[in-house]
Amino acid sequence: MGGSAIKHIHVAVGVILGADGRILLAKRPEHLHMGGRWEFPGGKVEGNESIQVAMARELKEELDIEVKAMEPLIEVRHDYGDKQVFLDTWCVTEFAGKERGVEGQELAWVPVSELPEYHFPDANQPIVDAVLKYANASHE
Ligand SMILES: Nc1nc2c([nH]c(=O)n2[C@H]2C[C@H](O)[C@@H](COP(=O)(O)OP(=O)(O)OP(=O)(O)O)O2)c(=O)[nH]1
Ligand SMILES: [Mg+2]
Repeated sequence: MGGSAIKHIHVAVGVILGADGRILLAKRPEHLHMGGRWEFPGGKVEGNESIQVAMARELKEELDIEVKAMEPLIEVRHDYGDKQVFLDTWCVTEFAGKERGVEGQELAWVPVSELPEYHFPDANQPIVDAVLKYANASHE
């Protein structure tokens, strides 16, 4: 179990890259944990699902898109006090379908340079940093 005494909730987190280099964000419904904040779409890995299967399922459920290719970006463990999360974060580099907020959530395609202006859950700072670094690296 990774040597950790704490049981983290395993979450598939998708940094979805658009054709123009923008990133797809979704607003978390107010009544949920970290409600009202912007997030990278995704959700809890169920049972013994692989991360690939969980990501594909979550992005189909939340956005009605099909993941075609993804690559690992960063693993973030965060303790919210009442809940501990393991954000297993991947860049979704190819998908099919037209995204829509299936659960009524607001969506936004955001240029990477504007990500720091968005209010994310507390655990997300390392993800935002990694996306900035990833975007810079791929433009070299
Ligand atoms: N998807 C996502 N979850 C995040 C991010 N940052 C962050 O702290 N989280 C946390 C919030 C939640 O505690 C957890 C994800 O759970 P969730 O509520 O979205 O799970 P889910 O989509 O499977 O939904 P549910 O039906 O099980 O409630 O991870 C993020 O950027 N994206
Ligand atoms: Mg979710």
